[in-house]
Amino acid sequence: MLNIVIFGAPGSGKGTQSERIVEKYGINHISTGDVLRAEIKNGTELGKTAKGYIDQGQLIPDELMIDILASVFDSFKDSKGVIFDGFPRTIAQAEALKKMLAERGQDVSVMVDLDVPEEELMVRLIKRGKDSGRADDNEETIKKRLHVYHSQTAPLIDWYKNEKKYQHINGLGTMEGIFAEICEAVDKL
Ligand SMILES: Nc1ncnc2c1ncn2[C@@H]1O[C@H](COP(=O)(O)OP(=O)(O)O)[C@@H](O)[C@H]1O
Ligand SMILES: [Mg+2]
Repeated sequence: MLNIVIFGAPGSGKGTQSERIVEKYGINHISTGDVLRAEIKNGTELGKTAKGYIDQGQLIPDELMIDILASVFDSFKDSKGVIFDGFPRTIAQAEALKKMLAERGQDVSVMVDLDVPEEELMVRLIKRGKDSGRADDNEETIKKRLHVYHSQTAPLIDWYKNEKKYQHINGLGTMEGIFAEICEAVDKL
């Protein structure tokens, strides 16, 4: 099983690259952000809870995210692997993911870190907000999300280095060029 964690700040290209990876390697995609946005759209209880956090640029509590993740993961049948997009976002979530996979006889194969400078992230997210109307892509919420990324999510870089799963990717460049770099790393596994 090929279990890829795609990692990076908001706007680093996780969603964009995940689509290509899913197509090439035939694995399943779990975007926790997409799952939550769908729940919000459908007006479910989970969606109502999630909306409060998302509108504030905050993370959803770990226990809730972990439950959602395990249930989506277990819904895949005859899976060749999964790309985790937007999860884990905290060290507690990384530990929970490791445990969840270990209980199923699996592990993370690689953590791909899309490294993009802050100025470029701002430009991309403001543009995404205009094009797609994503509610949390406004300047104020973006700033909060980048702060949350630096304080709660970036520590995962050292955590995955310690696990010997870390792969740095320069996330600045064409989408095709970045994808080629990711494939080179994945094909070496
Ligand atoms: N290599 C790239 N160069 C320029 N813009 C990009 C690149 N990759 C993604 N984008 C754009 O940046 C925005 C954020 O990308 P996305 O994949 O949604 O990031 P994430 O899922 O990490 O938040 C999107 O509008 C996307 O079209
Ligand atoms: Mg995304």
